[in-house]
Amino acid sequence: MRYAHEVEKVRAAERALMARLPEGALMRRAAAGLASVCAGLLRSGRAGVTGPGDGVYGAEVVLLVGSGDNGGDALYAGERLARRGARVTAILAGSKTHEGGLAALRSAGGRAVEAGDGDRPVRAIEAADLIIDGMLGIGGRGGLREPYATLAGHASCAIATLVACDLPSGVDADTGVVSGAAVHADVTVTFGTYKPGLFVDPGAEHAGVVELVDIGLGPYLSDPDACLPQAADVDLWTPQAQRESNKYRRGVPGVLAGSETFTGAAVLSVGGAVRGGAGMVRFASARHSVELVRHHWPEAVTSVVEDSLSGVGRVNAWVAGPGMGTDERAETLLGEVLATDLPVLVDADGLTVLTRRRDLLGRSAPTVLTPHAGELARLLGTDADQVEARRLEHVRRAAEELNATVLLKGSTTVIAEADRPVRVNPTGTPRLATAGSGDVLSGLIGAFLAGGAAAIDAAAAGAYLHGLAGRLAAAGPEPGSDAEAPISAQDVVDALPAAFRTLAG
Ligand SMILES: NC(=O)C1=CN([C@@H]2O[C@H](COP(=O)(O)OP(=O)(O)OC[C@H]3O[C@@H](n4cnc5c(N)ncnc54)[C@H](O)[C@@H]3O)[C@@H](O)[C@H]2O)[C@@H](O)CC1
Ligand SMILES: Nc1ncnc2c1ncn2[C@@H]1O[C@H](COP(=O)(O)OP(=O)(O)O)[C@@H](O)[C@H]1O
Ligand SMILES: [K+]
Repeated sequence: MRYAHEVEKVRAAERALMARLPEGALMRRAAAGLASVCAGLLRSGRAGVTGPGDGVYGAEVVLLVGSGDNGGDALYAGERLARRGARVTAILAGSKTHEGGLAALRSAGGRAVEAGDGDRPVRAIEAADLIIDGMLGIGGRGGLREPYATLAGHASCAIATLVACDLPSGVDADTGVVSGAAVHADVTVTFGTYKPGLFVDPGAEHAGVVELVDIGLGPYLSDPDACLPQAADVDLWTPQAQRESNKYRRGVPGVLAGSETFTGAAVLSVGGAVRGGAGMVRFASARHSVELVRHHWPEAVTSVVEDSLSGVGRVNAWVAGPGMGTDERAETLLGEVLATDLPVLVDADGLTVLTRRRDLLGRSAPTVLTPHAGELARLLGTDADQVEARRLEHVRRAAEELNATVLLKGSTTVIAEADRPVRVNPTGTPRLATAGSGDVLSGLIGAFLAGGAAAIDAAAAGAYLHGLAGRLAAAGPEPGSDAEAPISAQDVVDALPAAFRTLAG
């Protein structure tokens, strides 16, 4: 698991640690880590320098230097690279410059130019092998002002490898929100702890590959605000098939989905549950959906239901909502499911019903809601643009107000439960934005809930494997290829076994 802390907690930890260290020691640690990552990039040839030598000697390095400590870090890192023979040019963009850092860079042979000094800054950026973005770190607020915005644009278009110091300038550290211009980095070297804005789009997308440099903050940091699960975590959260398993022990999810008119959602949700490792899946719906599910998934045990689930048989968890409609019948059946003391996942139409029946959420058993931004906006009485723009804030609010584990789908899927760090899903591809892929996710999480996983673990594991299956389906049989193809929701179902197999590797 990777943990992230908001700015306020980073600053508090830095203050506590700095009180025990000589002046400037922390900045020097950060700069040493940054310089070491940059040297590695130059050495590996990723930053454009080829031929004999260590890649640092003779390399053209440009520093974009802002007025705060982020600029200080960049200057001290530049000093280290200059001492190893790099030709370092600092572009001074702030209203003031970190004096110690600038003096150190000059003493190592580095040069400085003002951002407003004609075309010299642009020429330096164009000639660079590597650029360090030291304009703004955790002190950044709102959209980039000039000259930062223009420099961010030039640097993001340059052929040089662009390395962000702590955080790409223009990305909000706590939320990942980008308002206007921002640095689009290849690599971000972040200090002490990850920042939530590095996990969530658009911030995550601007950060590129993120490297964490340990500066000793660990013991001084309080509880994390967000976390990014890794394969090993997901492996722990997915119920394992034990030797002594039988189909009942592995858990039986009940899927209440589809209707006379809508059948596809039911087929896909059952598909997610079957491929999610459920020992057996019970499916309850209107006749037409039941017929189709039997056809596609003969392994599911089906029941035609009207306005009661009494004949369905025993299940360990319910998935309710995909394609079930929003009429009175749907409301009655959803009410019956939520009145049980079993874990319940509500998706799609079920969420629309909850918008008018919030009272159904007054239960003590685990409840997982899996809305996209539009569905969450309706549940919270706001609009979808607001939810999209501030995903972390809205998912946290939803978990508190709706008494549930809430998984908000979208370009970065985020999962919240009261009093816990938000889990941010690291997998996925925009190719998943295809009709029905959300239905697959609901069944997959349902299988984990039935297998006994805690609500937040089931949701996070489901999002991870679903996103990975989407990537594998889009990439096709050529491992390592960047070429992707459009996919259908059924392709995601079919790629789930391959996604599970990566966990064992
Ligand atoms: N505090 C510490 O102990 C450490 C801090 N470190 C570095 O210090 C950084 C934080 O330094 P600061 O607190 O000086 O903050 P920053 O260097 O991130 O930026 C602060 C300056 O940027 C200006 N600014 C804010 N938003 C702007 C915008 N949208 N457009 C243009 N200008 C804007 C502010 O007016 C202020 O002058 C960290 O990100 C990290 O890089 C590291 O050296 C590690 C130790
Ligand atoms: N831009 C995107 N990048 C990555 N994943 C996305 C993006 N947009 C949507 N998704 C994913 O695609 C799935 C779509 O689900 P959903 O909105 O419920 O659609 P449907 O109801 O058609 O299945 C979700 O898993 C969501 O996280
Ligand atoms: K920066």
